[in-house]
Amino acid sequence: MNTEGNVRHANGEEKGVVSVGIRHTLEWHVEAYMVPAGKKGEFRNILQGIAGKTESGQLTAIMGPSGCGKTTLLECISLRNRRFDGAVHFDGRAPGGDAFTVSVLVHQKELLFGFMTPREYLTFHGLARMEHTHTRAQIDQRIQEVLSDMKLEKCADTLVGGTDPFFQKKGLSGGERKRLAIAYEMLLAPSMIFLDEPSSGLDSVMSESIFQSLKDLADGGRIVLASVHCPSSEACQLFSHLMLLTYDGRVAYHGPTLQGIGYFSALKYFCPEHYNPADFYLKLISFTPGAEAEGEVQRMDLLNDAFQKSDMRLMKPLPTDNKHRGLAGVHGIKASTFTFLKLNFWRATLRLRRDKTFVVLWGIISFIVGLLLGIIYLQQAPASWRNLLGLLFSLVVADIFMGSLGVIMRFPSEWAIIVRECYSGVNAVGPYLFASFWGILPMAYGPFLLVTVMYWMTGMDPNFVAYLKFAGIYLSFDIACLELGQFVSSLSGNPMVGMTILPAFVAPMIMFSGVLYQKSTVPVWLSWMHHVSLINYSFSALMAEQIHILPENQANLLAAFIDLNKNSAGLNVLYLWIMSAALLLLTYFTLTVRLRNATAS
Ligand SMILES: Nc1ncnc2c1ncn2[C@@H]1O[C@H](COP(=O)(O)OP(=O)(O)OP(=O)(O)O)[C@@H](O)[C@H]1O
Repeated sequence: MNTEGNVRHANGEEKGVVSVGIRHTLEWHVEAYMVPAGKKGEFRNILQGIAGKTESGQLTAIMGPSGCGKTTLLECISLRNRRFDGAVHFDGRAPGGDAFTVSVLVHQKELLFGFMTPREYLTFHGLARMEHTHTRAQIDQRIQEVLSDMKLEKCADTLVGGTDPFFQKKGLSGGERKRLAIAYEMLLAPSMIFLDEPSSGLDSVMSESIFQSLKDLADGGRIVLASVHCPSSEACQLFSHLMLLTYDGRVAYHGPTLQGIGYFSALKYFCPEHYNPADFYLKLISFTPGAEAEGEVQRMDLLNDAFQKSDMRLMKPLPTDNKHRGLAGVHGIKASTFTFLKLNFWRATLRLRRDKTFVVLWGIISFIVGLLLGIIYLQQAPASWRNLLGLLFSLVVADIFMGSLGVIMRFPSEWAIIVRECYSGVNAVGPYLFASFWGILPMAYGPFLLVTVMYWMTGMDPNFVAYLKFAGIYLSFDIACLELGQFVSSLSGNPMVGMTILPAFVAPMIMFSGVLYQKSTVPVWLSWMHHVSLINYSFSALMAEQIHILPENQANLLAAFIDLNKNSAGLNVLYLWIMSAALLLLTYFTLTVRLRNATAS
């Protein structure tokens, strides 16, 4: 295991240097953690006076039945969750913001982009975390070391695949996915590693190999704490220390793994011979199904009392200082905006390149819609004002749904990953948003195809410059639709919510397009809606460009009917761009607020 000492953090301060060889200590006392208890205004305490200590070189397992509070405790100790009463001390003092640069938390559920390979993942994280302090050659070398340490070399160039809703190709195995989730957190060789159920969903052989990797990390001089459910007896022996939580969130044991069986024997709880100690512990600290509640609570009381009186207990738990509550955020190292932009753009391009099905399907759908319009209005656009009106209106209505829906399906599914990246300091909202917009821009080839097919089939102005202008207006509108999609999806992390609320934005834009009603009859307090309708601006601009293909009397009639200024194309396009910029800013604002309120779990 490589434990290089030259990995510096963003501030370049000495304390940010990974100090392998120096022994660190981590001590915690979670006195209380309150959660809503169901009834309004009522709370229950799920972690009761949990004090513990660990140091470099120790691999500690936090064990307990489901729902006892393992994840919450791990989040509190790692300070990713700071809503508890108590204290956490690193090397004998309350940590500052640098706590987040020397520690990592690997979540139970790994969230990964299926279209990337482990090497690409590590490159993204490596460049974001280290580019400002290391050369590319050093970063590549570190990536190679991590791939080797986490036994990912043989699948380094295999696509992750799996659970990405848009990229469900078979890829890495469950164990390899877990290893990857640990690997990219290891790039900076953190001194403290917290892992929430790193073996969940894996068979015993896979779990053991993950635990062996954790032991290697601890042997390399790190503090490693992992919540585990019930490891095999072989895996159990890999942990140097255990913390057992009873089902009601109290400590039943905290000490060396080897002394656990002897400790409980002294309390007259004997582990049968040839029995997995983890199973024995888990039965002892769990609520036995069907058993009398009173008896179970008494056992938990007894276990907790015995522990509090034992030599195992820290003689003096940390006094509750709640200093962690003053920590501003959990953001880690920050690269430059340019690095973030470059990386996000690279990743967006990778997605496009790998997601060929989506790219091709998008082109086919756009072609079919263009063809349908072409067939319905075959060389008929100049024939009557009704045709031109119907054609252009159908065109913009079709695109507002196509453009925004395409984004809504995709954007929210990425958000959970982006939140975690922002919390680890390897991404930022602005560059992500900007790059994801430019990354999706090549998809404008779809609308371009649509408008080209429809334009030449329906008999619009055959002048090539007129065609280019028309296509340009349409693409400006399409970009505004993408921005609308991004804004709507930024309101929720769930694509279904996005799709449900989209009509609340699109329907008024259609209603207030200025085409389907007499403007003077609209109540004054609603008349502003006209000015935020993308349909209004795009339809007016497209119509102003093409109305001259109608016979003059019909053109005048139509212009009067829809209240059109024939010279307003340029102004309407300008409004479209202003609307796009406003939507982009709103999206940025919404995502920033949501990031601030999110937790990284
Ligand atoms: N924000 C919350 N609101 C209400 N209850 C909560 C909240 N957070 C945690 N809990 C409750 O606290 C308890 C502990 O949750 P936690 O996820 O920490 O348990 P766990 O031991 O990690 O469970 P598992 O092993 O099943 O993952 C659970 O009963 C859970 O329902």
